Amino acid sequence: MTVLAVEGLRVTFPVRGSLLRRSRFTAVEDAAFTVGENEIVAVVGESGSGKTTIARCVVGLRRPDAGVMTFEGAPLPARRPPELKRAIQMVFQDPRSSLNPHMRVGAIIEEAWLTHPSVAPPGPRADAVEAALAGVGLDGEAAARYPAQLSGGQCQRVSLARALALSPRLLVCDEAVSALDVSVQSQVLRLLVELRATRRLSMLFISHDLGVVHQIADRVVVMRAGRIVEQGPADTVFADPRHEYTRALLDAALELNDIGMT
Ligand SMILES: Nc1ncnc2c1ncn2[C@@H]1O[C@H](COP(=O)(O)OP(=O)(O)OP(=O)(O)O)[C@@H](O)[C@H]1O
Repeated sequence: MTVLAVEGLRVTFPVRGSLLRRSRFTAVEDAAFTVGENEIVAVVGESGSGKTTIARCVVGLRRPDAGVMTFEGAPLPARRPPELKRAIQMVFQDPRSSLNPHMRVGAIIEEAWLTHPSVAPPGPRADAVEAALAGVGLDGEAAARYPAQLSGGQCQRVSLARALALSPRLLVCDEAVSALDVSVQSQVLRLLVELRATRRLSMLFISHDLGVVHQIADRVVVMRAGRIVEQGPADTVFADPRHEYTRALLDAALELNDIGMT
């Protein structure tokens, strides 16, 4: 089953400082791709290629200028009802700034259920928080901590626990492991793969890091300057890239790997 289908997506932004009052910059042009049930689709490309803009459209944080997005077969409305907001969750790059620094971890997770009571677990909240934390490999003691008292990797696990507490069907990860050390990155990637299997999650995984994408993606969408230049099964795109831009991205990733930068 297709969980997410994006067709003809176009996003523009006003050009700041332009003398032409209606001048707009096209960040995404005619993007089309799908994410299947239980599938991890990665969107890759250099900085500024439009990856985050697509992610923000999918979760409803930005309205596209044109295009159709459907979720489980139904068009995604511009104004999302709570049920759709719940079903499509996003995990951001910087776990520290995406968690409320004034709330303890337990309260951060409970807040998700206060916002969406339809998925609030029955029984004592403390037990449910502990189970949510255990699901991402965190000890129950983390519930009493503030985000600043946790490492970056632990904070990202809390972000994931909060998103998963809402039982989403599509998880959008925007550079979700980019801010983490390589060893912590691998742990979080393994966790995502496990969660996909145990929860039958679909994922849209935004990353500039092809090494990371290689570890996790079933399919890859390659973006350049707002347009999709190539897409296909990850193994095919990595082993036999069709587009020269994809080849250049892969070469650059290999070079970084050679000099130990990834
Ligand atoms: N709110 C905005 N106003 C104006 N321009 C924007 C806005 N958001 C993004 N852009 C521009 O749209 C283009 C695509 O940005 P986007 O953040 O989607 O790219 P990206 O591939 O995710 O890059 P990065 O990895 O650096 O975030 C960029 O040129 C960016 O400057």
